[in-house]
Amino acid sequence: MAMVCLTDFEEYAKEHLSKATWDYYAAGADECCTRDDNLLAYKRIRLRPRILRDVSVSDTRTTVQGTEISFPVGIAPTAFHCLAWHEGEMATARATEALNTCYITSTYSTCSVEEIVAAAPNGYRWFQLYVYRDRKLSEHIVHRVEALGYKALVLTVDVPYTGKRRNDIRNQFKLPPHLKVKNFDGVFQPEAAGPEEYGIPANTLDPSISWKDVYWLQSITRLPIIIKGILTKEDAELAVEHGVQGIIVSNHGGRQLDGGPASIDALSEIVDTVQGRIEIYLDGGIRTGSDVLKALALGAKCVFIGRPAVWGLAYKGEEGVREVLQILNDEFRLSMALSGCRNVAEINRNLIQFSKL
Ligand SMILES: Cc1cc2nc3c(=O)[nH]c(=O)nc-3n(C[C@H](O)[C@H](O)[C@H](O)COP(=O)(O)O)c2cc1C
Ligand SMILES: CCCCCCC(=O)C(=O)O
Repeated sequence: MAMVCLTDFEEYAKEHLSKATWDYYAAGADECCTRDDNLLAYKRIRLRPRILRDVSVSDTRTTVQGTEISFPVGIAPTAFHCLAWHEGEMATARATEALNTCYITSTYSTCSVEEIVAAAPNGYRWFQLYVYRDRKLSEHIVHRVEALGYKALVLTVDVPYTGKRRNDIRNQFKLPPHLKVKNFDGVFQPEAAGPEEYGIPANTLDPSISWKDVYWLQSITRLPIIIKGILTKEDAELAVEHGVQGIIVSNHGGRQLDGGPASIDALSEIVDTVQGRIEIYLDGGIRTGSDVLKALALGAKCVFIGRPAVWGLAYKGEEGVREVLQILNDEFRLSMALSGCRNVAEINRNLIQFSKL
């Protein structure tokens, strides 16, 4: 079967994954309004293409946190890759290494960070951190990933509690016993066991985290800190004031607060407030190369894909994720050329038709 676009991978994954796994990956919170709007919002944005600009040569390279990547699309942190493919996150890491882009490993990976680094030793990686009530657990993983050569910490701030995902409740979704959150295997003591969420002891993440914990994190690491889950200019300003190095504009793929904005709709106010002081990235609803172009035109330095990477894994493991990334790269290059841009530096707000927003 020829895979032509990312939705081909979605259809394949839906057909071949178990219902409970598919539902978990697809889930949005409550009525899924924000999840669905993440995609619809791109379709409301129209481009203003420029012509006769000699696009015979085009260059999709960019940099994130000072490191060059081959094109401005990386992999967002998503949990439990071994549900989609037996090699799980190791396959994802190899694919991103091959395509020379950034892979954000989830706290909830089903391969350990050591296994991931061994699988793709030359890959460019950031680590996504959830803050535990037991700060020693978080501190331990931060030191582990720093020693392993991860290049940044992505602090996810939109999960004080897990969003209400209706099908996961109906399916009583949980990680099957043969799979583990490997980074913490054996770390949760039996006495900590009680109510579970997704087969993981519940109430382990700390809902009391606040801005002062950014200072705490800075005190235990020298890695750049990127805050994931900001949707307003007020919080973007606070992030800059707290000295972080980047922001990922994100609503967690619509899995947390239902009724919040599509991430692309939240981008402009954040870009206007930050005024280039730190890098701004975005995830949520990126499915085509022209979505990438629109996000960059509105000020994102790089975007990240969540579900499409998992669909690629479900299709053919490492090869499937490579195909997903390659298709997005090809589509992005074409959209750039068709709108008169030869390189990412030429992408700017003039490409967006604001009267239609
Ligand atoms: C199945 C699944 C698991 C996720 N797990 C995590 C996670 O462990 N940590 C995190 O910060 N975000 C997690 N996210 C959110 C993603 O990082 C990202 O924000 C979202 O998937 C982007 O939207 P997209 O799927 O439309 O590309 C998860 C998303 C999905 C779909
Ligand atoms: C016990 C909390 C599990 C969260 C799992 C990963 C995640 O962020 C998701 O959206 O799913």
